[in-house]
Amino acid sequence: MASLIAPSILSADFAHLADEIAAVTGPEGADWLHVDVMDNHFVPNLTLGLPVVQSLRAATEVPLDCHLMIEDPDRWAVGYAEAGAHNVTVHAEAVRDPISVALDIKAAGARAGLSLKPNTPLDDWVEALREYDTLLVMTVEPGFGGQSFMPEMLDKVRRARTMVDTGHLTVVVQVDGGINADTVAAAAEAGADCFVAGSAVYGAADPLRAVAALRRTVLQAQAVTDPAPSAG
Ligand SMILES: O=C(CO)[C@H](O)[C@H](O)COP(=O)(O)O
Repeated sequence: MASLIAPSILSADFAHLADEIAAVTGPEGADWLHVDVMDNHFVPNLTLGLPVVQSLRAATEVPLDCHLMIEDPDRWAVGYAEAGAHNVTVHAEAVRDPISVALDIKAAGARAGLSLKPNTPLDDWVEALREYDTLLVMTVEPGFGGQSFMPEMLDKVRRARTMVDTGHLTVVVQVDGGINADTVAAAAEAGADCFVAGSAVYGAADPLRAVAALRRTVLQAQAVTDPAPSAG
């Protein structure tokens, strides 16, 4: 299992994004930078798009993890890969041709991710997930930061972990929504590999220390549930 920490810039100060990214960059800093793209159609919120991602790509070496909460990902996903995103995640509830989109994202040089909203069953997407590199299990209803973690999503994480451990899937299991010092251990114990945290990082006095503290908690939880050495 990996123990990747991905701060979400959704909770950062958009007027000073380069500084906010620098604030979570360093040896114990962000493994991925989570970028929430919202179009005010798929979710009731509007954030940023491709031009901002292109600027972020030039501003940091931290791999960009673009989470597309948009109505037409089939049209836009490849553009984010071409803009230099490390991981491009589309929503199962919005994508029309999940296999082609995954293949196109990967052909453009990025990892392909598929996200499931809380009410979307994992079983319906296992076949499609064979073409994906990342499974994003939403632990809140997508659209806003600062919401409470939904512990009822942990069963979906456990089942995804079992599918990975038994070779049915080869994905990084990512969780997003309400991840903080109180909830991250449960997500790690359930089998998550990558942990998105917005308000818990950018709401902290020292975002870099908050990232390091989350990783320590993850490694401790993984050491209990998976005695085999964790891959950072
Ligand atoms: O996808 C998202 C919202 O749709 C955000 O990435 C997520 O909510 C992170 O923020 P927080 O850690 O504050 O919940």
